[in-house]
Amino acid sequence: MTAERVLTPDLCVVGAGSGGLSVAAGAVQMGTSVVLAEKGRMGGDCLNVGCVPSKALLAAGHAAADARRAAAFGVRASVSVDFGAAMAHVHDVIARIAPHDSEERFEALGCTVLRAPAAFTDARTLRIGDVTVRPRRVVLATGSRPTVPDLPGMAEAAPLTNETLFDLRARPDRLVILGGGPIGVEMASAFLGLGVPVTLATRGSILPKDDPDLRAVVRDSLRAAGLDLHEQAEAAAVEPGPTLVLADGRRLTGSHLLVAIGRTPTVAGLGLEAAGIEFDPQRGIAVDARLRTSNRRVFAIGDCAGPPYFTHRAGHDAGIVVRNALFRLPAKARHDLVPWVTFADPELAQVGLTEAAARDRHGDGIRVLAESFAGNDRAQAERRTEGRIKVVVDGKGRILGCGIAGPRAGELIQPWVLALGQGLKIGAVATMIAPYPTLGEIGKRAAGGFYTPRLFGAGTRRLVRLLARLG
Ligand SMILES: Cc1cc2nc3c(=O)[nH]c(=O)nc-3n(C[C@H](O)[C@H](O)[C@H](O)COP(=O)(O)OP(=O)(O)OC[C@H]3O[C@@H](n4cnc5c(N)ncnc54)[C@H](O)[C@@H]3O)c2cc1C
Ligand SMILES: NC(=O)c1ccc[n+]([C@@H]2O[C@H](COP(=O)([O-])OP(=O)(O)OC[C@H]3O[C@@H](n4cnc5c(N)ncnc54)[C@H](O)[C@@H]3O)[C@@H](O)[C@H]2O)c1
Repeated sequence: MTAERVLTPDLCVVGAGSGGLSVAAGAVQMGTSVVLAEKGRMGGDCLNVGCVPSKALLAAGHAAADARRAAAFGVRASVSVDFGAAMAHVHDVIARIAPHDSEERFEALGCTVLRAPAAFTDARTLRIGDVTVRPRRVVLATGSRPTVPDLPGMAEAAPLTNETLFDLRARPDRLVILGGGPIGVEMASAFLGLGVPVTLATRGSILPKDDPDLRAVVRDSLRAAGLDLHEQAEAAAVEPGPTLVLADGRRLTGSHLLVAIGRTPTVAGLGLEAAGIEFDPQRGIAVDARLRTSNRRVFAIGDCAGPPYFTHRAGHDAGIVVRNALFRLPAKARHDLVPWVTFADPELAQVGLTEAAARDRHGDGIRVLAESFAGNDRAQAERRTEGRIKVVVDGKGRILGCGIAGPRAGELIQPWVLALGQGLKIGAVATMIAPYPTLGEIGKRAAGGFYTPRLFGAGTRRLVRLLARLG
């Protein structure tokens, strides 16, 4: 009989996705002994069925859309899309990034990687495959799964989710998407770009978390690209076709159905009850601002601890846990500073409060500084003038939030993330020397708008005239 393998590391990380890998890499390189458990693919959702394949597919769709726009520059291109080749590109991109998240790399860094499901057997002990692990601290980073509604006919229809979408090899004749959040909108943009007819149905409006003026830019652009959009639509059933039946009787038929109505944190099978860890099956593992669970040895980060569901949030959480668990510093997560970007064509980016959220919290004393891409010379040169920026400030010029809908909004939001995080006032952006001609000038111009009423007002004119008289 072989002796049972028992490990007693400083840290056990459960889940080798965006959050778990960041904690494991940081901790092991700071001298901590780390056991890393992964029951599925190294890299988690982001690498295999999330950010990476979706952005690679969007790049293919946008390349085709750019080629179709080339005529405006006097460039004639005839566009034909090889769907199988576009999907091969997606998997090639995953393969190129995979070594960075691989078992080999983490073993080489010094982690012990166990490729098996982990579950608590009591408050201090985990069983991972045939290994018993008794660590000093545990970090749960088990991610989330797509939510599929329990509607008549849904299970029989076996719809696509993000876990199966990127396995498609043949071009769908028509893709019907249920859900108008980031996944639905991004995949509508990608498939439309690739020449696939798309129907999208969603409760309320698309991108409901975003500013209505900004989401309108994305809506107009998707409609112009041919999207058959049904907002204020509640799914009621699925019939063979597949046909999505809406509560008001509308019937939307396609060759494929993609369900993207949100995420459910992965908490099942972890033995959380045995470890005394509080959780809610829908909202995930309960944590405090320091990301501690109700078991003082255990932290939870990323999607398994509920929204917001972003890779950079999981990465931020990882840094907070390293400071708390390794250095015993009382660092707190700042989810209010987590930006988000929907990579449609054009992109929509937001950090901090939208106008509506700022009015709710600060009343009508706020100011909204808006600028259109049409007023930006670079946008004119590139013939991408759709979209706008909205910066929300308080009466003293303190930045409360910024949203941008337009080309490369995901890049343009970054100085605003820095400004908000550092508590900068609007004057810092207004006085920045922005290189000409760049799309980024739109931010400086919006910031300058804070001073326009006073700068060009009667008081300034009087002062300038007075000073002129003084010689
Ligand atoms: C289609 C799509 C596109 C996205 N695009 C973006 C984007 O552009 N930008 C962005 O910021 N975010 C994006 N996201 C969200 C992002 O993918 C997630 O927020 C991120 O992956 C969360 O990281 P995580 O570490 O919490 O979980 P995951 O990356 O999901 O990793 C969790 C890991 O834990 C493992 N695991 C679970 N239970 C156990 C167990 N009991 N034992 C061992 N292992 C276990 C799982 O197998 C998995 O590998 C996207 C998501 C989707 C679905
Ligand atoms: N670019 C990015 O950063 C990115 C990209 C994709 C996904 N993500 C993350 O993954 C999360 C999940 O994305 P998602 O798009 O699946 O979910 P979501 O929760 O963000 O949006 C789901 C949408 O579906 C609608 N909906 C829900 N139930 C419905 C029903 N029965 N009938 C009709 N409509 C219904 C909701 O009103 C909502 O608009 C996102 O919230 C985001 O955090 C991020």
